[in-house]
Amino acid sequence: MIVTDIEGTTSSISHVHDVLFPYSRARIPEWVRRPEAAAVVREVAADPDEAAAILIGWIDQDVKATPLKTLQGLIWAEGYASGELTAHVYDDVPPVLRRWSSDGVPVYVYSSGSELAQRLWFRHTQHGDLLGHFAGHFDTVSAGPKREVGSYQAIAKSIGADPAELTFLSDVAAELDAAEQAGWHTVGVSRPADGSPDVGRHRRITSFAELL
Ligand SMILES: CSCCC(=O)C(=O)COP(=O)(O)O
Ligand SMILES: [Mg+2]
Repeated sequence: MIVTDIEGTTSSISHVHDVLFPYSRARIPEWVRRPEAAAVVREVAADPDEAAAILIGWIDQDVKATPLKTLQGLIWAEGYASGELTAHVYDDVPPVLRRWSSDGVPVYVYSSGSELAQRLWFRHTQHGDLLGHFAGHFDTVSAGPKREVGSYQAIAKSIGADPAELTFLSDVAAELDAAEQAGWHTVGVSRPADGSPDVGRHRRITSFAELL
């Protein structure tokens, strides 16, 4: 069974930072006053303007804070619905997803982006709707932070899998270390277009094509 990260793994970091983050950043001052955002905004601060300043600060520092990720999912939903946003997925990913689907290999997503944001992402890619290739989704609400061993233990329990049956794909060495400590297999995805990040001593690939 496969569990994959999104940003830097299936998809480019620059798309997240140059397209998605500015889209949500520009809309936060208006969104913090919307009734559908009230619960998540209250988790940040009692005053909406104060909450907006904190949320924007988190975007600028790329803090993977759960209330920010929840709110971004809601904001991006409008962008996908209007056609303003299309998610990026590297060209080498869809053929591998199709192969795993035809071989009956279950594939899950584990990202700091909310489960809503993940579903929207794979439903609206430049390759079309890829969501059907995934068996399930995990985020920091359902599993916990990505650098903690307990998050990978929680995912294995939720899937009902032995840790040794699971392989985690990520561009971040600290995430791979945590998965490995939970007894998972790991593959470091070091994409040249994302600056070839150092994935430590984990098996290193530069394209999903190497997984076929
Ligand atoms: C669909 S998630 C959008 C990107 C995002 O907000 C994010 O934090 C991605 O983090 P990842 O854990 O996928 O590296
Ligand atoms: Mg990543």
